[in-house]
Amino acid sequence: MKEKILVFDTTLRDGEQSPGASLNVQEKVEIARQLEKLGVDIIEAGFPASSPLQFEAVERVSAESGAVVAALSRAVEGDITSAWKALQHARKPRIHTFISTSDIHILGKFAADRYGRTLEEKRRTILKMAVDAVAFAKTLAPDIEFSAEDAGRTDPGYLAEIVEAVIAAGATTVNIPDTTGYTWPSEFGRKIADLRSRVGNIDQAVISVHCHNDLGLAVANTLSALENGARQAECSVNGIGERAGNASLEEIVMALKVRSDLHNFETGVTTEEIFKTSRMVSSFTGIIVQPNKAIVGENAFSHESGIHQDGMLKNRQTYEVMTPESVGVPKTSIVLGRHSGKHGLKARLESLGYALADGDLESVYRRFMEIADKKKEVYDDDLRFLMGDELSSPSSAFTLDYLHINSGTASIPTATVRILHRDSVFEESATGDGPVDACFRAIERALGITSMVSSYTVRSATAGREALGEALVRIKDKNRTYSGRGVSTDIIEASARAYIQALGLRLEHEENNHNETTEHGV
Ligand SMILES: CC(=O)SCCNC(=O)CCNC(=O)[C@H](O)C(C)(C)COP(=O)(O)OP(=O)(O)OC[C@H]1O[C@@H](n2cnc3c(N)ncnc32)[C@H](O)[C@@H]1OP(=O)(O)O
Ligand SMILES: CC(C)C(=O)C(=O)O
Ligand SMILES: [Mg+2]
Repeated sequence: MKEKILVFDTTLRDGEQSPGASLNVQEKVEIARQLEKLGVDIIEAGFPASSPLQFEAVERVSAESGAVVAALSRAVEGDITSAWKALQHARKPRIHTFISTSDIHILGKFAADRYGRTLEEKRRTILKMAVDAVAFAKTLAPDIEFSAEDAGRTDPGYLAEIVEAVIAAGATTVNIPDTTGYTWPSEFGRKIADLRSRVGNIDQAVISVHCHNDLGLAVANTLSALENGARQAECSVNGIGERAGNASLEEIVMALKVRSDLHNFETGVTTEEIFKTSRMVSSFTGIIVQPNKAIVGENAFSHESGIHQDGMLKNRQTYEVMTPESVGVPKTSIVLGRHSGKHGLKARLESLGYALADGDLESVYRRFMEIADKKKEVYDDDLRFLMGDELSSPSSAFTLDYLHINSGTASIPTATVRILHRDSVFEESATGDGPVDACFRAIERALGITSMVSSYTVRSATAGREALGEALVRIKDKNRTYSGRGVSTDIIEASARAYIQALGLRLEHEENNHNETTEHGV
C-alpha cells in the first residue's frame, strides 16, 4: 500500500508573488479549474486581506472547486476573518495562517515597542501570536494550516516548541517553509526528522514543506523532507514564486513517479495534464518557461545531436527517463487555419485545457480568425497566447477599437488610436520617436493620462515568420506596478493592447481604492 503525498499548489498565491506576474480573477479561476483536472489536493487561491481582487479570486475559486481551497492570512484576527469570509462557499475550506519564527526575522521585522525588547521577549510574543491565531482560526474552520515562516533558519528548539503549541491549539497541518531557500537537502531532511522526534503531538498533524529555490535546491529539499516524514509538498506550476521561485510541482511529481523504485509514495496528480497546465500558467502570468526547464521546457524531449538521435530511433529509453506522453506533451494532427470552424477550434482549445462557454467562443473565434487571416497555420502556442490575451482583456477598463500607424525610413512616425471605455469613445493622434512611442503618446492623449512605463518588452511568442508577437508593458504609479500584456501578429498592436491593459488595471485599482487621488482624464 502506497503512502499518499498531498500536493499543495501555491501557484495562485506564492506563484503570483513573482514580480510582474499578477493574474486577474478570471485567469485565476481558469487556472484553478485546470489545477483540479491536474489532481492537486489543495489549491492555495490567494491572500484575501491583501486586496479586494485577491479576496474576490479566493471567493470565486472557492465557489467552484472540489479540492481543498486554502487562503493565506498573517497571524492577526483581521486577516484570518477576511480569509474565512472569502472561503465561505468552499466545500473544503482551509485557513492558512503564518508568522516568522527565525531570529533574523523576529529581530528584523517586528518592532520593539510592540513585540518586546529582547530576543527572548519577542520569541514569547511570536509564540503567543501563533497560538492565538490558530486558536481563533479553529473557532471558524476545522482545517487549519500553520506556517513557521523562515523555518529553514529557525532555531530547532524554538521551532519544535512553536510547532507543538500550534498543534495543541488546533493546527491540522504544520508547514515548515525554507522561505529563503537557504538549506541543503540533508540538513532540511534532518530538520523534519528532528521535529518528529522532539514534538510530542506531531502525529496529530500533517507535516508540510514549502521550499524556495534561491540556491536551486527547492525540489531536492522537498524530496529530502518527504523521505524524513513530511507528507505534504507545497509547490507551484513551472516553479514560479517569490524571487527564484518555489519548488516546481512538475519536478516533484515526476521525480516521485519516475523513481518510484526508491520509495513508497504516490501523488494524486494526473501527470498527462502537466504540460497544458504549465503552458496555461505561462501564458497567463507572462513568465516564460526556460527551454531547458525539466519536464516542461521546450527542449525537455528534444534530441539534437546525432548520437542521441540514433539512440532514440533505436530505443527511446536510451535518452529519455520518461515519455513526453506521460506529461502530456501533445502530438497534434489537425491543422487549424482560416478554413477552420468553431467546432474544430473549441475541440482544440478543450484539448489544451480551456473550457469555453458558448458566449466566449464567439469572441475567441473572432480573434482566432483575425490571426488565421494573417497566418497559414494557427499553432497550439498561438492559441495559448490568444487565450491568455482573451482572458486578460475583460479586466481591462479600456478596449482598443482602432489603430493606424504611419512609419517608415522617411516619415515621422504617427499613430491614431480609438479606445472604448464603457460607453465613451476616445480618439487621438500623435507623433513619436518611433511607432511604439507614437502609439503610446496617442493613447495617453486620448485618455488624458500620463504614466511612467517602467519596462517594455516585445518577444516572438510563437514560432515562424508569421509568429504572434507578445508585448509586456509595466507602468509604475505610487509604488505600485501594473502589468499589461498584448498579443498580435503586429507587434505595434500588441504593444498598444498591453499598454492599454496596464492603464486599465491602474484605473480599476484607483476606482477600487477611490480615496486615492486620480490623475486620469476619463
Ligand atoms: C513569505 C511570504 O510569502 S509571506 C506572504 C507575502 N504576501 C504578501 O505580502 C501579500 C501582499 N501584501 C500586502 O498586500 C500587504 O503587505 C498587506 C496588506 C498584507 C499588509 O500591508 P501593510 O499593512 O501596509 O503592511 P506592510 O506590508 O507594509 O508590513 C507588514 C506588516 O505586517 C507585519 N507582519 C508581517 N508578517 C506578519 C505575520 N505573519 N503576522 C502578523 N504580522 C505580520 C509586519 O511586522 C508589518 O507590521 P508593522 O506595520 O506593524 O510593522
Ligand atoms: C507564507 C509562507 C508559507 C511562505 O510563502 C514562505 O514562508 O515562503
Ligand atoms: Mg513562500
